[in-house]
Amino acid sequence: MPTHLSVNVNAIAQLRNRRNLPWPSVTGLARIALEAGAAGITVHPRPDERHIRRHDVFDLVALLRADFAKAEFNMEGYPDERFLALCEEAKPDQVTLVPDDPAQATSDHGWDVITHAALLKGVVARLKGRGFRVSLFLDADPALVSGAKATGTDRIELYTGPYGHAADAGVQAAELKKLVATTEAASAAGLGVNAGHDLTLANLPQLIAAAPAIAEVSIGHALTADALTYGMAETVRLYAKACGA
Ligand SMILES: CC(=O)[C@@H](O)[C@H](O)COP(=O)(O)O
Ligand SMILES: NCC(=O)COP(=O)(O)O
Repeated sequence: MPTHLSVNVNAIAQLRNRRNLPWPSVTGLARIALEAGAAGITVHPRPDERHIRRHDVFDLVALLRADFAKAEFNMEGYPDERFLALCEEAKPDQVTLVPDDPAQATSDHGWDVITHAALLKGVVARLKGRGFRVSLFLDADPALVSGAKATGTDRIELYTGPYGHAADAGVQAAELKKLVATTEAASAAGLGVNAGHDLTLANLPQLIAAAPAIAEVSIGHALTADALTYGMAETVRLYAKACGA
């Protein structure tokens, strides 16, 4: 099975939110991503709505359900009552539970599955009872897999930040080893494996080759940056033409 690409549209929403204007369009760019072959869309609606706003969640669900029946909607977040109620209303295909503090700039660690075992068991059961697949954001450490399995989760999402932003090749190779070992331990335990954070065109092929069992990667920051890079020349041509060139 090829690894599915879920496009995270947080960064597109963050750019839109600079002004009180409807562009760039989150649903418009999600449509382009899905038409280009993305298997799904990911959002991480944070409590301060710095990027994804409540209406984006419902606009994206409407788009997916109307025009992309096979594509999946993945919602990431900390499982407080606000987030859980939003999931229950939006009905995503997958919910990824992330241990983020509301003030956090971005996700930077996975769950302590032992300390938070009771919380996670309750939330996983609640979400699975609604028919959603559940995934737990986890650091790359095979020792964490049995605790994750005990929560009842369907999948884990490997936190790939330390691999993705490693500046040193030796450090990156060591991080890759941990990701592979955790993927293998999770697969052996019957858990599905997703991965995400700071994945790029440069570091993705090596990860997929080393851990082909990864079912899904969610990518936002680098993919959005690359979309600007690859789209800039054509856009400038269009604006130059509009200037009469
Ligand atoms: C859970 C995760 O890995 C994150 O990558 C997250 O979805 C990104 O959030 P921000 O876009 O707010 O940095
Ligand atoms: N779950 C990771 C994700 O959705 C996107 O992370 P990033 O590519 O924005 O770092």
